[in-house]
Amino acid sequence: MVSGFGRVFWGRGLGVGRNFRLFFVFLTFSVELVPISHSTLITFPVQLSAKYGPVFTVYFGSKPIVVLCGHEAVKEALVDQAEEFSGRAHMPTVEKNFHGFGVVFANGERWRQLRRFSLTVLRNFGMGKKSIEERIQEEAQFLLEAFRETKGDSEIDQVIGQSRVPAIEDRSQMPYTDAVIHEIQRFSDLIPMDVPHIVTRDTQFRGYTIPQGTEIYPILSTVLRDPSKFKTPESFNPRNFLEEMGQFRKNDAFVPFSSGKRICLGEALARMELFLFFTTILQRFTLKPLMAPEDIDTKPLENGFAKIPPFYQLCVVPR
Ligand code: HEM
Repeated sequence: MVSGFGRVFWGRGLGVGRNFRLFFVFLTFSVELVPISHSTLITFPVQLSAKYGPVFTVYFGSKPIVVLCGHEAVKEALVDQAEEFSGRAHMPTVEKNFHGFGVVFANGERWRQLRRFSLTVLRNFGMGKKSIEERIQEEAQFLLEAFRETKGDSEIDQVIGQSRVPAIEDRSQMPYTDAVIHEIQRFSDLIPMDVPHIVTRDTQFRGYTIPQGTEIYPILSTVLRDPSKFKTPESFNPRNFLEEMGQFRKNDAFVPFSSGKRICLGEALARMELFLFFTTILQRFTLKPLMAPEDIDTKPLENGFAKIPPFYQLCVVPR
């Protein structure tokens, strides 16, 4: 995958025929060789996008990959042409274990059935005797036992207090906490290049024909940092999700779970867990860094398929 980014062809602005297939012939004359390492894997498409625009093609060996950058291009593909862009790319590194089974790597009718089945199971699980919310609340309480006792941040104190465990319906009354959690997910940008897709049929996109089976990389990172959608895309700022008067503001460029037909199947569960764990911990503890917050290095340890956050040391002070 890394060496795959080596040969780069493209040019929206090159003025060649607007047919994807023609590019390969013509563009062998305009090859760029770009050395990259795993630490520059994500900055690489960002740099190319600055030069060639939001949609371009790179070659992984001899395989063309269409890269989509920024909110508009990703939304046009994954949402407006959801069916066409809903295929999953063949990934040799995981194929050995999955053999095309499982929702994430399946395609066609098998994927449709597995996805429907998994969603039903998750929903039924939520409606069971002991709901998902109760299970997460219980887990969060176990987590607390690892630390132990007392108070938290003002919104948590006002809405939840100290006498009961946080519940998911508290979220709508806690816009600041909700904004902080959204900003953590936006800023940490866990899966920067999404899980690769393919187009399920010959597809017309922005005037180009993308042949069936072509791999598509929606660069979620560039959506989560799209300057046209966020006030301060490069810095951590919960105000990215708040109105002037402090109400929570939805943003359709918030895509850590991707979007369209392949959107993360566990989104609702993951968001519930994040809210309940986060509020349960802050209800009981104040988390203090061991150095000035501006000196904390947030650069990920690994920056490839997933961004692995660095290790932090912090003080967990009972409230
Ligand atoms: C913060 C946590 C999570 C993040 C950031 C995340 C993110 C993602 C992303 C980016 C994708 C790829 C979507 C695409 O192909 O465009 C995905 C797919 C998927 N996720 Fe998650 N995920 C999270 C948690 C979970 C959990 C808890 C579950 C299980 C309950 C889950 C199950 C899945 C499945 C089954 C798919 C494949 C969907 C498909 O191909 O149709 N995820 N996730």
